[in-house]
Amino acid sequence: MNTEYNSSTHISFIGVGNMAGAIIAGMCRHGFQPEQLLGTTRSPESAARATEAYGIRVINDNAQAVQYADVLVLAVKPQMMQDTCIALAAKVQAKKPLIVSVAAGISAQDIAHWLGGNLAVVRCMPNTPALVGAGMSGLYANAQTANAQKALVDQMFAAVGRTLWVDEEQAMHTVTALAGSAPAYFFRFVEALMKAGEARGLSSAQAHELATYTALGAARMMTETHDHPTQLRQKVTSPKGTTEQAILSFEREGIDTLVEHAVAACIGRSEELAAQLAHRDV
Ligand SMILES: NC(=O)C1=CN([C@@H]2O[C@H](COP(=O)(O)OP(=O)(O)OC[C@H]3O[C@@H](n4cnc5c(N)ncnc54)[C@H](OP(=O)(O)O)[C@@H]3O)[C@@H](O)[C@H]2O)C=CC1
Ligand SMILES: O=C(O)[C@@H]1CCC=N1
Repeated sequence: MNTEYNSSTHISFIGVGNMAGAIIAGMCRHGFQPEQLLGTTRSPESAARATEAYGIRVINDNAQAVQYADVLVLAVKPQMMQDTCIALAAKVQAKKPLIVSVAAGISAQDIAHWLGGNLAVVRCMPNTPALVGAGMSGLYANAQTANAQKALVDQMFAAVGRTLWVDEEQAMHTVTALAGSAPAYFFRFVEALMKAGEARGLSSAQAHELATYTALGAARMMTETHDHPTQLRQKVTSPKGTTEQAILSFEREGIDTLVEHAVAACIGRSEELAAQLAHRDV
């Protein structure tokens, strides 16, 4: 394949749900042409819904999507990956597109094997903030992937946020816990903060505005200043002031342990999926 990205590089998405939808919407807002993207879902109804939502052509014919693809993005649930890949192996071997999988847990080796073997496979763990161009994607490429192919995938995901490559595939479990799944942790924290505000008489709209824009401001300070989160926290926390009491409360309740356990549980599930779905003879 031509590894030089240009506006005629064809990118097919097998599965256009929450994650692929966020990536597609972000890509279209950041320089990719809807005409160079094609998606698939399982039914004409969901294909029509996805077309309406994301403004690209979505069909329910995976084989046609492979034929179209220079880059084939696999974005179905991990449990669907084996059957979906096996059904496409012959077409993929005929076309040899660059494979990109966003599925949690599943190894590059298994994906290549299910698709007939000897393929360049990049695993990507993106997150849904890609929808607003603020995604954070961790990436790993197998040995068959050329540097130019890595550059192409980097360009795709850099269009929807930041990218970070890891050399060891094992690290993708931790990437999932710190990027792929992590937006949900912050959303959950904001839900709790809103609930506490509402319990004290704020309207839901007031609590939402206060909590979400504070989260945005804090995130921007962490990414746009050179200060470490610890320094930023210290600047808010006046000695004997109000913040100090809140932080002391978090410490007493064991915030580090709480987060450590959540990250361990996330990694555990990613490893479990990898083991459950690993390479079965086909
Ligand atoms: N959601 C997230 O935040 C993240 C998800 N991921 C990974 O992304 C992948 C998708 O997750 P998510 O988007 O949340 O899942 P969704 O359930 O939202 O989307 C799954 C999509 O796959 C389609 N699909 C299912 N089976 C097939 C098939 N055989 N052929 C074509 N399309 C099919 C579905 O179509 P239909 O609507 O017709 O059923 C749907 O469009 C997973 O592997 C997950 O691990 C990675 C990082 C973050
Ligand atoms: O929860 C999940 O399994 C997917 C993978 C990372 C984020 N969502």
